[in-house]
Amino acid sequence: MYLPNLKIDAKDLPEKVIVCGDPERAKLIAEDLDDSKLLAQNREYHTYAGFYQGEYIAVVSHGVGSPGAAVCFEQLIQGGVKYLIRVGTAGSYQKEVKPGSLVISTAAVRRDGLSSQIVPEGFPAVADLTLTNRLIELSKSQSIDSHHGITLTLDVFYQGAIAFPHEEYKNAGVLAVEMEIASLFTIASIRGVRAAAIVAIDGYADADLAEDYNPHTDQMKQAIEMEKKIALEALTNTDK
Ligand SMILES: O=P(O)(O)O[C@H]1O[C@H](CO)[C@@H](O)[C@H]1O
Ligand SMILES: O=c1cc[nH]c(=O)[nH]1
Repeated sequence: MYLPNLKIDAKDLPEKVIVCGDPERAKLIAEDLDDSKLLAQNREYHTYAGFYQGEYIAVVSHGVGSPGAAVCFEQLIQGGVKYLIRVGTAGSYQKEVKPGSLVISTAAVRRDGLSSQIVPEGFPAVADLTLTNRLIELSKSQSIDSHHGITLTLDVFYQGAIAFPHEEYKNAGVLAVEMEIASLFTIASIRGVRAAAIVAIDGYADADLAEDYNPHTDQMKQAIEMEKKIALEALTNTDK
């Protein structure tokens, strides 16, 4: 089966895939694979595949925002992918979730537009328990501050005429905000595959993003390095 937006043949895809927004991050993650190959590059979708501890794994970038990311997730699943881990970045809602730390999403608030067009209101966006527990265990064994809990998915990055809903989600104990996890979890649930997500915190979400957003610091490089290793480990030996 040919996957038209990814521009790859399903027969080249493994069952286990890491997804991330940034094509440069996909390239960076693929550097940890043995015999890594760029399979295709089309739009924001860059697909690499190679071996990690003997397991065939792909890394695919999905771009920014749920609609484009959903095309990627759906085509990967049509192509036979059974495990997806998003290795992303997010802004923190809680003081103790500090920049440079990691958050593993156990569930996501669906404030995206995509998921409400594919499932009814009230349908939960939840992570796969087994894969998520592996991420949590592996992150505990690393020398990095990590947290797990609910994240929020928005479609908005820069505030418009309507104020961001930061305060209400902060008060509700949401840990962090980003732009694709809810659609990933919703699609994975309705298609019957396993999905999980780990994000590196690039700052406080209620800072002025136009002034303060910088996901390219050394601290972020270290956090991304750590989340990529945790995700790759979590995808290996999944039968255990
Ligand atoms: O770093 P990635 O994985 O792209 O994730 C976050 O960063 C992007 C915004 O800059 C959005 O895609 C958001 O979800
Ligand atoms: O969507 C995002 C991603 C990173 N940081 C944020 O504040 N928001």
